[in-house]
Amino acid sequence: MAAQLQDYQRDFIAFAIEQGVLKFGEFTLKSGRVSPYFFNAGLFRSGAALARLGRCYAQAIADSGITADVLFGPAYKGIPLGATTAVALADHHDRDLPFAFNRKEAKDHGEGGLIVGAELVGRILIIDDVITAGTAIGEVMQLIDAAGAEPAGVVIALDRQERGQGEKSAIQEVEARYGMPVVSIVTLDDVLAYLESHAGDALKPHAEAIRAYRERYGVVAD
Ligand SMILES: O=P(O)(O)OC[C@H]1O[C@H](OP(=O)(O)OP(=O)(O)O)[C@H](O)[C@@H]1O
Ligand SMILES: O=C(O)c1cc(=O)[nH]c(=O)[nH]1
Repeated sequence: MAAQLQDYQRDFIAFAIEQGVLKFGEFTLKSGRVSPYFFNAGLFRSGAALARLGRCYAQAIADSGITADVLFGPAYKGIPLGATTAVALADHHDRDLPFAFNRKEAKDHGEGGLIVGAELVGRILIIDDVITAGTAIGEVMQLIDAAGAEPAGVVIALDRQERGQGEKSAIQEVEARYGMPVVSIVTLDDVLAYLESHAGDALKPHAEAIRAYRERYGVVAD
C-alpha cells in the first residue's frame, strides 16, 4: 500500500532532489550493498539550505516529544546536521541545547581527544542523515558509553527501511539494542510514493529499481 505523504514530507523530498542530495543511479554503501539511490546530506551546502534542513530536524524532534540534554552530530556528515538542528531548536522552539561532535581520528595535540564541543553528559540525542545497517550508530554508542552518558534517541532524515544484521530493520535493531527511539523525517516508502505520484516522468522509472532493491534488502515496515 502506498505511503500517505504529509505536505512537509513531500516538500522535504522535493527539496532533497532539487539540492542533488537524493540521487538515483548506482551507489556502494558503507555496508557494501549496492543501492539504486543515495542520500548525500553533504550536498545541503548553502546557508539557506542548511537553515531549512535544520528546521525540518527540529520539527521532527519537537513532534517526537523526545527530550535530551545534549545534541550529538557524528563525523563527518552528522556534524553540520547537528549544528543546524541546534540553531533551529534555539531559534524556533526555544530550546537552547549544548552541541557536540566527534573526530574520526583522535587529535594528539592542543586540546586533543575525540569529542569537540559540549561534554557528553546526561541524555544524548544523535543527529545523523541515514541509518542503513546501523554500524555508524554502534560507533556513536561506544563514545556515549565511554563518557558515562545515556542515549536519548536518534533523528535521521531518511529511514532506508533496510535489514540490519538479521531479519529486523536496522532501525528496529538499534531501538531494541540501545533502548531508544529512532525518528526520521521521511522513509523509503515516502520516497517511493513521491516518485510514483508527485515526480516528473524523468524520475518515475527509478521507482522500479528501488522496489527491486527493497525486495532484496528491505523490511516491510519499521
Ligand atoms: O547505518 P550504516 O550502515 O552505518 O550507514 C549509515 C552511515 O554511513 C554514512 O556515514 P559514513 O560513515 O560513510 O561517513 P561520513 O558521514 O563521513 O560520510 C552515513 O552518513 C551514516 O552515518
Ligand atoms: O549506507 C550508507 O553508506 C549511506 C546511504 C545513504 O543513502 N547515504 C549515505 O550517506 N550513506
